[in-house]
Amino acid sequence: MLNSIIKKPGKLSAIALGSNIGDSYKILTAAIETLANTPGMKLEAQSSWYRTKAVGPPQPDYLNGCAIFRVQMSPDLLLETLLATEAKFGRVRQQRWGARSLDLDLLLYDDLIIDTPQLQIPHPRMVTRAFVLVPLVEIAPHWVEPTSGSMIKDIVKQVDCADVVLCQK
Ligand SMILES: Nc1ncnc2c1ncn2[C@@H]1O[C@H](COP(=O)(O)OP(=O)(O)OP(=O)(O)O)[C@@H](O)[C@H]1O
Ligand SMILES: Nc1nc2c(c(=O)[nH]1)N=C(CO)CN2
Repeated sequence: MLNSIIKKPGKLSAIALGSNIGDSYKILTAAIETLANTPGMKLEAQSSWYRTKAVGPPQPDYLNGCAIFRVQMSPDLLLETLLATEAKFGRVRQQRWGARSLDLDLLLYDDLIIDTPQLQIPHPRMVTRAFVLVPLVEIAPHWVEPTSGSMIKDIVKQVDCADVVLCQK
């Protein structure tokens, strides 16, 4: 009873994960574990994994998913943590939207809107990306994307999800 009244500390943040180089399943599951073991981050929910056609230059299909963390760190520090985790898993920045071993995008942070050169929240391309919205709607259908005021379950209806296929493990 008391537990449900006391507000849990921290803010909820949604993270998108993707990989199309190496053993993507292994990389993505290890990345989630790394983030979940980071001080100030607690894993609250994790989507299924989806095989998706690459958006951008020609490259192999991706494995994509999303996770929700309760975070006790600023958005800037969370971005730093994500970039450091990408580097730990061998991410090399070459071509824009090119193939990568691990991509971690900060999609949503509570109901914040941030628009600086280093960090935009909500992630500006999330609302057009089926490879983000399909996993995200599984775990956060009622989360309101604050720039549009629409729920994820309604935004996903506006994109073509044909190239996003649920993976059976
Ligand atoms: N919400 C965000 N999540 C992740 N990175 C962001 C965000 N907003 C701004 N950035 C900045 O974008 C930079 C480039 O990110 P990255 O190389 O992963 O882009 P990308 O994955 O190729 O393309 P896209 O941004 O379209 O997903 C990062 O170094 C970071 O500073
Ligand atoms: N299917 C798919 N395509 C992409 C992805 C991704 O994660 N999945 N990430 C990109 C850059 O963030 C560019 N294109």
